[in-house]
Amino acid sequence: MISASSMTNSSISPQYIPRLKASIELRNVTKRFLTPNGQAYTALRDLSLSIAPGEFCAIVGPTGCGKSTTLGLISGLERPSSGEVQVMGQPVQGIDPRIGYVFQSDAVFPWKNVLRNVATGPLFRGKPKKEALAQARDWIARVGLSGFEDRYPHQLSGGMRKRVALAQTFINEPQILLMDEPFSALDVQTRTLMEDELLQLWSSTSASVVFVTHDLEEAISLADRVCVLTAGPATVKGIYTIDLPRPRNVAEIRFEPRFVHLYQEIWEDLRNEVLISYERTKQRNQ
Ligand SMILES: Nc1ncnc2c1ncn2[C@@H]1O[C@H](COP(=O)(O)OP(=O)(O)OP(=O)(O)O)[C@@H](O)[C@H]1O
Repeated sequence: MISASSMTNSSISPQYIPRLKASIELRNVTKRFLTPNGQAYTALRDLSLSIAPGEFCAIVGPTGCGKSTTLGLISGLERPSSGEVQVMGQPVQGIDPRIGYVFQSDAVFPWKNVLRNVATGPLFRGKPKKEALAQARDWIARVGLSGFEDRYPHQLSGGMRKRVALAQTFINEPQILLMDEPFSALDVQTRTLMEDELLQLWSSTSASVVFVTHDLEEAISLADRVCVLTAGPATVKGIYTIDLPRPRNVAEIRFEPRFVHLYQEIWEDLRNEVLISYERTKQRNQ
């Protein structure tokens, strides 16, 4: 059995994890899928991970290792084949309204303008229209889109659409935010701006964030802890505490000696898994 605490890297304070009550807990989770040819494919094996209330945890791992599957289990979109997934101390059973999502592709409604997109959650929950729209205007201002309330998604840049998606998610005050490579389709400059924006929005909430990314720099810049997954079937290879001070400036923190040190340390772990995954793919294609 591999548990998050037994895999914990030396930089974690030994008192840190036991004292915290988890808002997300995966215990010895295995997930198998049935492939089109009828065989079972094990995507996750014996994966244990515990995420504290208000914690920002980034998950990195080789391509196809099982990162999105892990989010799918927390969200309730998928069920574990064995093991247990708990959110706020309860087993996950279906979709949980306390959980918000931001994915790589824009989840905005193309037929709604910015104001209506952002107001979707409160209106859906039955909030009076006037209140919902006022709340939406407030969130639109917080993500720097005041003046664009009447625009439709196709009239916005990729970065602006991402801001709409963030406002649309944060307006629902999620207690857990699942993010699957949310900024990977953006250009480098916009991406950095959005990362800063996300940290600012998150700092005013008490949400736990699980952020999946291929980009180790992004993971270290944003997170309190970085979890490295093994080449599939994924399990936890190592967990690293990112002891960089907050608030962080994402563009500048990458030049800090401590950042570079953490990057080297984590990359050692990640590189081996990336190589294993790469070798497997090469062999399959030969
Ligand atoms: N519904 C499914 N049926 C069969 N296999 C699946 C299913 N969903 C995922 N898989 C397989 O499980 C493995 C893990 O997929 P997953 O999408 O979780 O990986 P990932 O780490 O998020 O990938 P990437 O880094 O490319 O985004 C992959 O081999 C994938 O093909």
